[in-house]
Amino acid sequence: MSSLTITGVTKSFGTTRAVDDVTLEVPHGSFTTVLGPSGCGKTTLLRLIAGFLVPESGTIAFGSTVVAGDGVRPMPPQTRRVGYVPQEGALFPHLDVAANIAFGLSREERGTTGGDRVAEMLDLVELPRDFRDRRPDELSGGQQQRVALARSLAPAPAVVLLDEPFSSLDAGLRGSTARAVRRALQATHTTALLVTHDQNEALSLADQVAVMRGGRLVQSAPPSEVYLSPSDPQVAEFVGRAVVLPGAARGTRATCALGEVVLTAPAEGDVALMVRPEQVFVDLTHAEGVPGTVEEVSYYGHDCAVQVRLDEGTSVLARMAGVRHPVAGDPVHLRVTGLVRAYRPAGLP
Ligand SMILES: Nc1ncnc2c1ncn2[C@@H]1O[C@H](COP(=O)(O)OP(=O)(O)OP(=O)(O)O)[C@@H](O)[C@H]1O
Repeated sequence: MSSLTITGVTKSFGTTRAVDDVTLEVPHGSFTTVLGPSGCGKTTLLRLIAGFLVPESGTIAFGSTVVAGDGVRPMPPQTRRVGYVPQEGALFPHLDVAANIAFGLSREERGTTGGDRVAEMLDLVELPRDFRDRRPDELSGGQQQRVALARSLAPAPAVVLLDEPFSSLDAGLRGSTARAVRRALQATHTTALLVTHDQNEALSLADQVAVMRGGRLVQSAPPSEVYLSPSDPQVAEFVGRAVVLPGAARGTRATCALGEVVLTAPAEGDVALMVRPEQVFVDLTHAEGVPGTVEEVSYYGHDCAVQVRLDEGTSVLARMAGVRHPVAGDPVHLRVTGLVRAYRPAGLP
């Protein structure tokens, strides 16, 4: 196992810069999710790390070993000690689970410790040991992905790369499979990078979230920082619902359609303010805050989304517990709780 260091890596296809000057550090034994919309370069980045593609500039290093770039001949994929878990269909359909898991082991390992290693890997991914004799088509989609992870971990790789490994699973299976995969990676202290365009998956699984847009890495930080202090309003809207309002800042306070708010950092003059919907407190009983009328309520059980038209005209989304909620037409008052991030508005220096 080792850390993964990507420095200034660029890769183009014709005139498309699929990966554009990306620098990212994945510490030893940690889990990073790469989040971004379709076509932003996530898979290309994984393929560069795996060695299926060669960067035109920049370097990729596993620990202190440079595997691509820096004028060195790129290390071929088979010698990089990378585990790769694709979306689906990774398993050999004609081999049983044991043979699939043992596939990456050397002949000696398979002969001596292969059986133990298969049992160990099944335990690790929380599958019963008697699954070893089953064929992939006798497993559910989630079980197949756990076997695919077991196979990638069996040879103790330096780095494991997962390319949208849960995207073919339904919502329930997706969460439980993802958590099992995270436990297995943590238990083995494996350095891992998982690509996804699912915000919840990216935030809930990782130690670090790397957000990509148009080939560039626009932010890499712990999940709470990416959510609460996104690097720009576009990232804010990509990693969750966001209310972005124009405001006027003076030091650590700013005024906007939601009244006076407290900022995460001092700012001056015109700003764009980013408020998360759960920071907007909907007061049903007291006339404290900014007045408005409920336009629409989407009820999700655990919580609900309340769209409010302020009397001054702005429409704002609030999120509140689903226990006692207003209905369309109700008068309410809104207040902002917690700190608010301010940005220079687009177009201003
Ligand atoms: N082999 C290729 N030849 C030409 N263009 C490519 C090739 N592979 C990727 N691209 C282009 O590079 C860009 C990034 O593609 P990539 O597959 O890395 O995006 P992605 O973020 O993984 O997308 P998705 O989430 O849809 O899988 C896209 O514009 C894509 O069309």
